[in-house]
Amino acid sequence: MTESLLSVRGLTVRAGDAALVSGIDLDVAPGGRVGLIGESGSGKSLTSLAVTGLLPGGLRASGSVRLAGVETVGADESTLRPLRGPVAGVVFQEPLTALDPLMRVGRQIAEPVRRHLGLRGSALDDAVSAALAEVRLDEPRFARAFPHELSGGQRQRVAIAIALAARPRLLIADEPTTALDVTVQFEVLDLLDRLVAERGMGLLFVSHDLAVVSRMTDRVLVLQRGVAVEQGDVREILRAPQHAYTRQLVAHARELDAALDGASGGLANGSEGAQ
Ligand SMILES: Nc1ncnc2c1ncn2[C@@H]1O[C@H](COP(=O)(O)OP(=O)(O)OP(=O)(O)O)[C@@H](O)[C@H]1O
Repeated sequence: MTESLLSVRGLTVRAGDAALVSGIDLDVAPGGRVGLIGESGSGKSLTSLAVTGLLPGGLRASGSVRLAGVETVGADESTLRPLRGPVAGVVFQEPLTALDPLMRVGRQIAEPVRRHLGLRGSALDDAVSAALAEVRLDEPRFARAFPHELSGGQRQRVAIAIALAARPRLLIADEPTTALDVTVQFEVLDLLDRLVAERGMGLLFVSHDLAVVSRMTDRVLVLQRGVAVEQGDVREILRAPQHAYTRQLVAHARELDAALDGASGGLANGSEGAQ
């Protein structure tokens, strides 16, 4: 069996005595793609934040999370910092949270490239241009722009370029297209799909949208109120959901699919379903 890039065992997240996430087990192999799905408040974000030790203050993780073999539960910043970037890059729902409003885009991409890859001078400039071209922002004006001068989709492309700058082996994407309008969602999902495939990265993809998850991932874990009620091959789960909650999610996604385009059961092949 391929060694896990990410191995989560019995992950529990508590606020005081209340368990917000309970006993999660999941694995992402190198190059593997796993989706976390569930309705709002089901614990998807807390699960993904716990992986890189980014839980908000007041919340406590227990269990085990091994990222490239390193335990992150209970780890201190000096252990976690080297993992963020080269091992796991993170893209959040709202690109502005990842961007500095006062810094030009080119400099924001240059910073992690310099820090993690050690590039300087013209080699650094070339790497920034290449990073922007990779997310299809190759006009020179983009490097000089401030975040507020870009559209939401362009900002998310910049956030992706920053997350990928350190060449992570795992990309954690938490609702990366939810804040974007539908056409732009497609472009950004296509981009993520292509970059993850080209670089052979593992992907942990968080979404409340089953069609989007089925398009982006191979395996899925279904969360309800912080508990994994089902997990397995995404197409198998779409074809024959076992748990009542998953059946409900699949039924809702199919209704939406039908209402949007009246089309031919596109969920299983993802791209039609995501419309
Ligand atoms: N800092 C916190 N303190 C206390 N409870 C929290 C905190 N952050 C989140 N929660 C609670 O934990 C539960 C899981 O939250 P989480 O953000 O993981 O949900 P989610 O599935 O990602 O939802 P959404 O799709 O709306 O982002 C929710 O009930 C939420 O209210």
